[in-house]
Amino acid sequence: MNIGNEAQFQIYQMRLNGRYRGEPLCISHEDWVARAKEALSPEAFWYLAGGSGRGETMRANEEAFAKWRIVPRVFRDVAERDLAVELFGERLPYPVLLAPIGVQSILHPNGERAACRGAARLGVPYIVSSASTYRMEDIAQAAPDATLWFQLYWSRDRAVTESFVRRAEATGCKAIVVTLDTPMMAWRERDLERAYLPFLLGEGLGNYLSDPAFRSRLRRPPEEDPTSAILLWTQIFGNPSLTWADFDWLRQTTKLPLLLKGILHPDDAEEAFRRGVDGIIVSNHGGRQVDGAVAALDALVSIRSRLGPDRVVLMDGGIRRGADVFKAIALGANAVLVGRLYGYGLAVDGERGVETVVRHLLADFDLTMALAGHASVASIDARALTPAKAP
Ligand SMILES: Cc1cc2nc3c(=O)[nH]c(=O)nc-3n(C[C@H](O)[C@H](O)[C@H](O)COP(=O)(O)O)c2cc1C
Ligand SMILES: O=C(O)C(=O)c1ccccc1
Repeated sequence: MNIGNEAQFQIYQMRLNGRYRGEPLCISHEDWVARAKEALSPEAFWYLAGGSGRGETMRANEEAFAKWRIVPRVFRDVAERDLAVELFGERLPYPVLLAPIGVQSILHPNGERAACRGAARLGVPYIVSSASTYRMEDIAQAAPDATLWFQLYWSRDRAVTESFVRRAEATGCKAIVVTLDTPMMAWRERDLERAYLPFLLGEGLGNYLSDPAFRSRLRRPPEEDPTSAILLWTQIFGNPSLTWADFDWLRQTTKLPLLLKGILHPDDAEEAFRRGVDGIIVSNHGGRQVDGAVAALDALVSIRSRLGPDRVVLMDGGIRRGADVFKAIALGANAVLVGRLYGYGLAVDGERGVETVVRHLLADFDLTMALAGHASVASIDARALTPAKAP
C-alpha cells in the first residue's frame, strides 16, 4: 500500500480496534506546535520556534509556498506511486531528509538518539549537527540502520574541523553538509530576552568535548574543568574569516559528497559548483540568521534557473505540509529538509513523535502527488504549478 493510504488506514484502525479514546489526535502542524509548547519550558520552546529579528524571514519562508497553486491532472494512473529519488548514487525512499538541529537534549532527554531512530524507522536520512548533544558515534550506535549525513560547523581551529570530517567518515556518514550561514549567532530576540544559550549550560558540546583535537587544546580535560572547555568552544566554534580558498582545502580532504548549506545567491550557487561541490542546500537557516533575507523557496527558483536542471539542489525552510514538499520539488528541488517540524515531534513524543510527524508529512505528500496526477517524483515539474492570483 502507498504510505498515504496506509497512514490514513492506521489512524482509522485505532478507532476500529478501540484504541482511540475520544481525544483529538495530533495531526495538523498547529497541533504539534501547541503540544510541544505544553511539553517544553519557554526557553526550550522559543529556542526551537523562534527566528531572528522580527521574524520576517521565518514567516516569509512559509508564506512563499502560498504564492503558488497546484494544477492537478486527471486520467494518469496514480494507483501506485514511486516516491523515491536518487542522490549521489544512493536511493532515498522519499525526497525528504531531517535537517541538522543542534542540542536536541533541550527537546527530549534522548535528543538526537531518539530523533535519529525515528528517522531510521522510515528510511529517511538524518543529518547530525556538529552541535549535537550526543557524540556522532553515539548517535550512529543508537540507530545502526539509520542513513546519516554529517553537518559541519567549520571551526576556527582547522585541526578540529579536519578531525570532525575524519570522524564523520569513520562513523559511516554518507555526505558532509557544510553550513555557511552561521559563523556566529544572529540577533535572536527570543533567546536574548532570556539570556539563553544552551552551550553556557554545557549542552550541545558532545562532538567537541570528545574530540582529540579539541581536547589537545585544553590544559585540563573537560571532565575536570568544564568552564575552560566551554570558553574554548565559544572561541573556536565559528569561523567568519573563511573564503572560497578554504573550501578548496576541504574539497581535497574528503571523498564524501560535499554540500554547502545556506546558499541564497545564484552567484554563490554557481561558484560552489565551479569549486567542485556535489550539491547545495538553499536555506536561510529557517529564518534564524539574516532577518529580512529572501524566502528559501523564492531563492530556490532563482538558483535553479541559473544552474539548469542537472545540479543537485536541496532546500529547506517553511516545509510544514505535503503540498509544500510538492511545490518545492516542482520548483526544482531534488529533495527537501525539514527542521522544526520534526523538532516538535521530538518534543511531544521522542522517537515515536519524530516517526509519526514525519510519516504524516510523507503521507500528505504522497496523497497530494496522487491527487495532482503524478505517479512519481520525477514527473513533478514547474508545469504542475501556477502563480496564485494576488488577492
Ligand atoms: C532549533 C534549531 C537548531 C538548528 N541547528 C542547526 C545546526 O546545528 N546546524 C545547521 O546547519 N542548521 C541548524 N538549524 C537550521 C536547520 O537545519 C534548517 O535549516 C531549518 O530549521 C529549516 O527551516 P524549518 O525549521 O522551517 O524547516 C537549526 C534550526 C533550528 C530550528
Ligand atoms: O540554533 C541554531 O539555529 C543553530 O544553528 C545552532 C548552532 C549552534 C548550536 C546550536 C544551534
